[in-house]
Amino acid sequence: MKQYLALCQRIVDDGVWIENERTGKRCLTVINADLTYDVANNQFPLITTRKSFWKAAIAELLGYLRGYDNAAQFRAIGCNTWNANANDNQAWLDNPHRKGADDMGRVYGVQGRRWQKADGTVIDQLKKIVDDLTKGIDDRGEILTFYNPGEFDMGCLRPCMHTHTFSLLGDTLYLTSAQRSCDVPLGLNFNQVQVFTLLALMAQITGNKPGQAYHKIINAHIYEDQLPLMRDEQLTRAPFASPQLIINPKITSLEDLETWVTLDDFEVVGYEHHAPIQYPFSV
Ligand SMILES: Nc1nc(=O)c2c([nH]1)NC[C@@H]1CN(c3ccc(C(=O)N[C@@H](CCC(=O)O)C(=O)O)cc3)CN21
Ligand SMILES: O=c1ccn([C@H]2C[C@H](O)[C@@H](COP(=O)(O)O)O2)c(=O)[nH]1
Repeated sequence: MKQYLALCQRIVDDGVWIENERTGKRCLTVINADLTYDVANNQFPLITTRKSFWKAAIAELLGYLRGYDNAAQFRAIGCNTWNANANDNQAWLDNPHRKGADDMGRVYGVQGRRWQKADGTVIDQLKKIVDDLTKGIDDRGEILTFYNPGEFDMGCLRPCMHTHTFSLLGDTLYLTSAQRSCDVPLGLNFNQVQVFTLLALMAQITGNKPGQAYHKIINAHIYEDQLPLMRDEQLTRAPFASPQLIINPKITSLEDLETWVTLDDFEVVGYEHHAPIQYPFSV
């Protein structure tokens, strides 16, 4: 939690105002942030200086792992975060690749589970990684990447947290996640939860122990309409200790994640937090 607040303070103190053409807003921006989450000791990096809707963040991750491409699928598992990008962005509404209401196009999970090859066949990146890690193999290329420049025009948004690299040292699993662009008040709140949970889940289903998760962010920003709430409200609050994430131990395979897992299989214990803050969202 302290590293999150330190990043927010750094943006407030040292950030540079940058015009963003896509949203038409200015962002106070810094380059490069490295966050570490202690998954081995279950220090769940949930924001405590406001109420965090962690279940929606885990639902979003579950949707990516299942290869979802439609905001209605995300809503059905308890996540509303894709409604706006799928349905309210004029450039995407005008895009001939959009297949109708709620379609997100070829983003995130589509690339992770069904990366299209030139010969028409597909690559399931996630399954290859799970199979290797289950056998104790780390070929130094256990990489799940959603970043497919050849298909950016076929999706509603380029992936932000785009590449997850898994590493095995003995039977301890590590994760390094790379993010090109980060909405620190809204998105990072979710992304921290997702990096932690992805390592915890992958360790559990491959029979390994979780180690540390490393989260590398390139462009970290606060939108101009979020700044007063962050600077004058959230940053004045004292953080509480980290809660713990409890995952149903019956989840033991990728197929479990794909078929029966719901948000009821995740529980957070010891979550003390301040009052909610509603940050403006930029489409
Ligand atoms: N500008 C922007 N910021 C983002 O963080 C973001 C995007 N766009 N587009 C794609 C996804 C969607 N994400 C989102 C979208 C909405 C919330 C959000 O509204 N969060 C609220 C309430 C969540 C809830 O009630 O479930 C929050 O207070 O955290 C968070 C992340 C993250 N990404
Ligand atoms: O997981 C996510 C997804 C998105 N974001 C934020 C980062 C930016 O504010 C926008 C994306 O805009 P681009 O113009 O494509 O950079 O969404 C996030 O923080 N986390």
